[in-house]
Amino acid sequence: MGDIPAVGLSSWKASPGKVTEAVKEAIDAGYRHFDCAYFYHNEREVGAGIRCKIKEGAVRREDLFIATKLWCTCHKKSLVETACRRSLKALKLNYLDLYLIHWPMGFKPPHPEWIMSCSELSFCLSHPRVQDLPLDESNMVIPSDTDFLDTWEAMEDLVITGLVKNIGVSNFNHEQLERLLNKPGLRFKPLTNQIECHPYLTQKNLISFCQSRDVSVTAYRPLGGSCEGVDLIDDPVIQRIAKEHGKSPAQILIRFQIQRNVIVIPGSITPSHIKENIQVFDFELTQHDMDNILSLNRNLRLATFPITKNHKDYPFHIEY
Ligand SMILES: NC(=O)C1=CN([C@@H]2O[C@H](COP(=O)(O)OP(=O)(O)OC[C@H]3O[C@@H](n4cnc5c(N)ncnc54)[C@H](OP(=O)(O)O)[C@@H]3O)[C@@H](O)[C@H]2O)C=CC1
Ligand SMILES: O=C1CO[C@H](CO)[C@@H](O)[C@@H]1O
Repeated sequence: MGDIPAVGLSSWKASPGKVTEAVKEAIDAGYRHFDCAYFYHNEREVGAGIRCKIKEGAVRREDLFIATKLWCTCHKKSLVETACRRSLKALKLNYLDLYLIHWPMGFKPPHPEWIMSCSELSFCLSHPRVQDLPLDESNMVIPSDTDFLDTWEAMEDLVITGLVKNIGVSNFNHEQLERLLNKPGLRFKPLTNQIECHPYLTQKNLISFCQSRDVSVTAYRPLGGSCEGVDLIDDPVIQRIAKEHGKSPAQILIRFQIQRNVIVIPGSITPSHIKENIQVFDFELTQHDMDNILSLNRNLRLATFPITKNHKDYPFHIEY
């Protein structure tokens, strides 16, 4: 089991055309951890950036930590390896450092013919969303009859076959994680639980739970995301602490996670932000700063994924 570099570049919403350049910038700025997902439909462009820098000699594959995620339509055991190989093919890699179950919920899989044709990458990329979010007449997601414990067995097989070095989960609540950790015959523990986390959703309980079980936590949306009317960067407490340290608000939000031993994956396609977001190892927040930031918590969840609320494994019906 390997360690995850503390700061990674995430690629959600990084549109094809922009993300390759962002990855190249990031490698030059010192990033070694990249967070991807099949669902983001830009693995091919992330892979192009990585390959370019390896070819240039700026970095070696073994210095990088590349993570991607299994989408919910591929939870059936027989689909997990196909999905993983599809991501590897898009990224043009022969192994992943980390493969995550993106959500604990399985969705109705696409038609078998479609899955087969996914080896045709161009087809797959031109038909992204409809098949990813199968909806019923009320526009709610159609579940599969899968159980994430079975999906996990297929994830473990990927470690055995060498396609992935580590496996983990994302968006699991503490009961789901506990159930996974207590699974009879568990071969590999999840390396991390990737969850939404920022000062308005501090996740104190879930982080203590994960860390007490030796499962690391990775914070997504650490800057509060790019939309939905929430502006953490403008929060007066964050602004004040930033001024006091001569740092930017984003750097405070990132450093806050690092000091809680939480891995953090800010998203950016802007070169100056990419550089800024990794320059967070030359200062330290005081305990008073940390307490002030923690006191901003309002349990405000941005990624609620409302079309999945009726799913048996919807993770956010319980407090943490
Ligand atoms: N596992 C899961 O289910 C989920 C995972 N994620 C992951 O987490 C990642 C991060 O989440 P995301 O929603 O992008 O949210 P973030 O909190 O990382 O915010 C990204 C936004 O902040 C802006 N930004 C980045 N750096 C700075 C800076 N230094 N100063 C000012 N603005 C800045 C970016 O704009 P710009 O590009 O111009 O810098 C972008 O608009 C995703 O990319 C994804 O990989 C997200 C949601 C769910
Ligand atoms: O990774 C992701 C990006 O954000 C989406 C919308 O909240 C999520 O559904 C998805 O899991």
